[in-house]
Amino acid sequence: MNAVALPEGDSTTGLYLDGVSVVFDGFRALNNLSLIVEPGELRAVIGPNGAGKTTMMDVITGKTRPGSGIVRFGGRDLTRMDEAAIANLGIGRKFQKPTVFDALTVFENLELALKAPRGPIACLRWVLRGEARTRIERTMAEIGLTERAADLAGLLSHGQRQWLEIGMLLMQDPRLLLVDEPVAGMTDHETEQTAALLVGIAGTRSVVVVEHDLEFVKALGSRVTVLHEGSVLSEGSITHVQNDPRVIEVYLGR
Ligand SMILES: Nc1ncnc2c1ncn2[C@@H]1O[C@H](COP(=O)(O)OP(=O)(O)OP(=O)(O)O)[C@@H](O)[C@H]1O
Repeated sequence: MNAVALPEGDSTTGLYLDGVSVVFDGFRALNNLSLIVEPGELRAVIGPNGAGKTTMMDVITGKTRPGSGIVRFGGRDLTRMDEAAIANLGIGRKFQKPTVFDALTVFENLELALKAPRGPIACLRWVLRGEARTRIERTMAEIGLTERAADLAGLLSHGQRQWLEIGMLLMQDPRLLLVDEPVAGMTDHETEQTAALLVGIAGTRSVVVVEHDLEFVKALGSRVTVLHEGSVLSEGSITHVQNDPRVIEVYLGR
């Protein structure tokens, strides 16, 4: 019955894309894209401008509907769900530009994220049981901002604001975190710390990071997927993809 050739892997766990295509006015932004990210896996996605990285994220979060193909998370068909339902499933996305509230403290930003949708009754229970504070404190430690708890977000460095936003997503207890160019504009030290943060976050959640900075991608030490013209050009360790002649030709050798 199913004519689509499935890649190796389990479509009932993790993130599962098979034969996904998106066409904008006759232009194929995604072209038969297949990708599997296991539960708890950290995956870096790289590729030249226009390769389809953002469109891939948009398809996963339900912002863009694919014209064809399978998109599943934990076995659920994401193409049948709207953006809110996909977010409720535990898929969080961090855009490049942080959207933290500058006039609130680090603690208050995290508290606000806890109260945001994702089951109001569940959130209320947290607060009533007094577990909210513990949860916020755990997240502040994870993102390295414990010392800044009472400081306004507006006083944080660019890198710290990015971590705070990641922390706000963690408050939602995501099962999959999509992170778009997290280290653009960061210092080298902040970049290293961000790699360590994302490595720490993965393990209990899947994390997909789109990034152009190859030093950062190396520091992640994860499997790397190279997109080109809307499909996977190469996949493997950073060493594998860096030595792939096709990757050198279309991306690295520019
Ligand atoms: N809404 C749209 N309408 C028409 N074309 C679009 C639309 N969104 C994306 N595209 C085109 O689809 C292609 C893929 O874009 P996409 O933003 O996914 O690439 P990308 O890999 O994220 O690139 P970058 O590294 O520059 O962010 C591009 O050529 C882009 O111009």
